Amino acid sequence: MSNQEECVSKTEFVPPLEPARYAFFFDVDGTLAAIKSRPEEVSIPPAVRDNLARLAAYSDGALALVSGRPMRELDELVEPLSLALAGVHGAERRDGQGNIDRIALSPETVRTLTAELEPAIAALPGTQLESKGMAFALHYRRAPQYQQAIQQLADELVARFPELVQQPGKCVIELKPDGVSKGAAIKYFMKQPPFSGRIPVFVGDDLTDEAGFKVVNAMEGVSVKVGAGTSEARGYLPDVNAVWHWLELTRLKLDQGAQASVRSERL
Ligand SMILES: O=P(O)(O)OC[C@H]1O[C@H](O[C@H]2O[C@H](CO)[C@@H](O)[C@H](O)[C@H]2O)[C@H](O)[C@@H](O)[C@@H]1O
Repeated sequence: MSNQEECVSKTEFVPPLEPARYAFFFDVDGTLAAIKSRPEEVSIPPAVRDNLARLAAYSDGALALVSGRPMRELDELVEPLSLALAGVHGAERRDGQGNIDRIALSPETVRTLTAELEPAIAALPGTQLESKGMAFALHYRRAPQYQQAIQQLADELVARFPELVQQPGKCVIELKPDGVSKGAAIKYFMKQPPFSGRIPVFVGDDLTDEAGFKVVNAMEGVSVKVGAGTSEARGYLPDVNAVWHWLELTRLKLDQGAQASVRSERL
């Protein structure tokens, strides 16, 4: 059975329509934003941002972005929204009250890695280094011929820096602090208001999201994989457009429900 067939045979995702009962977690790249050839080309359309804002309001703020991107970029992508965030795969977090915490690598480690990675990546034309402070993404989307060279570089570095582990993704290998995962980030949010006591929903598309799916499944939540590929997720949406459509439908139904309750209050 191909990966695509495995996905299609998964339970179809039914939009949860009672936001008072759910806590929503969304991955960004490949889920809320279409994949582009460079990280800096990505955007989330204004209509999608509006729908996220409405869903966040209907769920009393129990909506977080859980991404490999730094929080600074996540804020820019959903501007003017200010959502709960887990950035860099959970290495930095901003909770529902706006409290921020971050895992840092030692300045010496960051200096050494930067000094080694910059020339190594420059020697592989078309590859791209994304430095995130406590993590580094080694991109090869525009130079797939260097996938093995990038893999070798990552292998060497994690062997020398035991505080780092590899996080493979779509045409990228990331070096992130050990112990950091999207699953841990979702667990953290679910212990505190406004998330606690709700059923978690997590929508994601990539390998880094699998840790989140496991945690959500263990909590009897709703895990949704976007796109083809074997996954722990129990639900499936085919692509980013389907995620946008789901958000639009959910928002429309919520708006209709809100209008109906205003009308019945007036009677
Ligand atoms: O957890 P996510 O929100 O999915 O973030 C994962 C990584 O996404 C970005 O890289 C990926 O998207 C790029 C833009 O479409 C694409 O060019 C690249 O090939 C993908 O790997 C981002 O640049 C990383 O920092 C995130 O960790």
